[in-house]
Amino acid sequence: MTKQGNLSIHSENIFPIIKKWLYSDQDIFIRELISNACDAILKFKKLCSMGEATDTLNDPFEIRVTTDTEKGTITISDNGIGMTEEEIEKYITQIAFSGAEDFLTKYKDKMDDDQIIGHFGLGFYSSFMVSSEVQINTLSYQGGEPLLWTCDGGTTYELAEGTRAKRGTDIILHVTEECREFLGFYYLSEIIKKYCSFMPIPIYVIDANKKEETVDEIDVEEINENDKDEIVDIDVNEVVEEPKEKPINDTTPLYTKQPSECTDEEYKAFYRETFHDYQEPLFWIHLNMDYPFKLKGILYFPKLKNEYELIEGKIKLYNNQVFVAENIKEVIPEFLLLLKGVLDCPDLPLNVSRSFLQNDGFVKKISDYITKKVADKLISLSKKENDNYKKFWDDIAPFIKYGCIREEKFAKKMMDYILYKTIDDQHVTLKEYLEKAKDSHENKIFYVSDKNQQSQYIRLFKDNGLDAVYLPHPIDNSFISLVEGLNQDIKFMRIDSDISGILNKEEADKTHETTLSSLFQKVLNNNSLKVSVENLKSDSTPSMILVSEEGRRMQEMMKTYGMDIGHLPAQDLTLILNQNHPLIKALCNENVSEQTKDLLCHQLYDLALLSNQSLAPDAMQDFLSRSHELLLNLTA
Ligand SMILES: Nc1ncnc2c1ncn2[C@@H]1O[C@H](COP(=O)(O)OP(=O)(O)OP(=O)(O)O)[C@@H](O)[C@H]1O
Repeated sequence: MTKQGNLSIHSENIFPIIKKWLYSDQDIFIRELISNACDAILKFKKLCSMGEATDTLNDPFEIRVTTDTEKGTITISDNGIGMTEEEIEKYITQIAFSGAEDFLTKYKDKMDDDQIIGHFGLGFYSSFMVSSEVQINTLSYQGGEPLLWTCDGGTTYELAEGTRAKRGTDIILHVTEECREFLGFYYLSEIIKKYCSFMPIPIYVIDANKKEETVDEIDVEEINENDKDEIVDIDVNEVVEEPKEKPINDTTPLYTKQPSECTDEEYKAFYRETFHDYQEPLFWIHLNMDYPFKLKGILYFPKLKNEYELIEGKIKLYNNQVFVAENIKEVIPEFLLLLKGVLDCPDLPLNVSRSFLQNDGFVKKISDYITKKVADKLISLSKKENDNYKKFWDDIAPFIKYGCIREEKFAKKMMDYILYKTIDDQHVTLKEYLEKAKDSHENKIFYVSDKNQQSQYIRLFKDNGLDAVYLPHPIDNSFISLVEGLNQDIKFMRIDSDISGILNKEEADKTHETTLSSLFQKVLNNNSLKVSVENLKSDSTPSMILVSEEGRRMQEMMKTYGMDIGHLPAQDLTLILNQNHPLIKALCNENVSEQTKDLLCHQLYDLALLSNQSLAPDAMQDFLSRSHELLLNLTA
């Protein structure tokens, strides 16, 4: 039997167009063909379970992908439902392009890969992206003649008698010269792993050119003298037993199971195998939802290797165990892209286009659901495993804060569970911090942004029994603004800002304040310099600088807009002088010479500035010369 026919294609040049459109995503032909093979098997199993078909073969259901570099072919074989002549006619020659026609009219002028892939599931015909000829060798479960359909990518095909003796289908791709790399066993295996790792039917990849090793091929030279006697009895033609074949995929990935059936060890192993990350994840969330949409998956919170590491997650999206894409921010809330995980949503189309997803209300619901689940898990951890939650906190804080900044709903849910690490290394909530600080600085949260730079202030806080929290991450600036926005009553103040009012000190004797103020203003030639005389508890600090919170924030904001105003203007700084310190006492002593007072003023001001920030280049030069001069005086 040989029959020729025309494909029902109204646009003659469909194949060149397919090739052009899908150029960037050429390897999806493998996903399409293996998915079809998988569907064919699942359909047959379904028919059997409904009593509409009988499995007379009793062979294990499987998909075999064979690459043959010598023949230049890739064959995808399944023992699924197979196709009858009518089905080939209906599903392959007619149906395939019914969608293409509409599509061509609509998108003729917009050759944008992204849209095209999304709107038009190319399925079987994507095989022509890499093949000069495609054959379907099939035998339907309903019996009849085996069939061989052949098409060279033109608009005609040939139908002849096939060679299959058992139910199922082989799709034979005659790979073009330009696409020969797909014939490479390892290359092909990698693509199959990418798309089909979790497909529900075992997939075997076979290298048709790999010679089976027989004993007579073993190099006798290599055999140890002592072993020679032992091989006498061996039948030289006996095939050396191959280790048992292993499918390339995991047909029941962990996320398809019920959370109650999975152990911690299994979750960790699944993480290692899927992401090749040998650092244990901190914890995970197993998503399992049936209504109003189906969604399964596991999201892992990875451990950051160090504070400065670029956080980059990986969320793989699947549709019924078939890989669709990675890191699709329309489905997964952007901040969760910092996590690692797999999500399987059968209700999403296999060929997802970004433009489609952006406008889809259903996708928004998925994204909201995931966000809610993540918040629920964190809250439950905080309530039920508070010690662990505190232990994880430093690692997960950037995710959470980023999430709060990106999604207000998430922020509102999480606000009471955000932890702050104090200078005493305790983790407290905002509520706990404010409660403790109620008497000394109500509704004010003091924070450290740079542990080293602000060490002098930290010591001062500790000496005064005050508490501050660490907020050193670049994300913390935006996070602080967010928390202040959500809680209008509270204010974050950096530890070197307006703190003089909160220090636990006896009222200072202000009699010298005017004298000292005028002295510094005159010596430093700066009339707007603010000077405050305090009675600091610690007498090891003679002077320090306080920076206005508003002024500093303004400066930082301008910096982010590329307008660096350099050092803060004098009106934003306050020089604090500790009246208990001998150096400050010396400044009020009439017996100390004017020259020494001059030197002291300059040096005390520069030292105070230096322990807060860097000096301007000229000021630094002056400071160094003065310091050297002082050292020289010691040797005089
Ligand atoms: N290996 C196979 N065994 C049995 N039938 C098959 C096989 N491959 C394809 N078919 C039939 O051909 C039809 C067309 O396949 P094609 O891949 O073009 O589209 P699809 O799978 O229906 O949708 P999609 O465009 O999303 O892939 C299938 O629906 C199926 O009926």
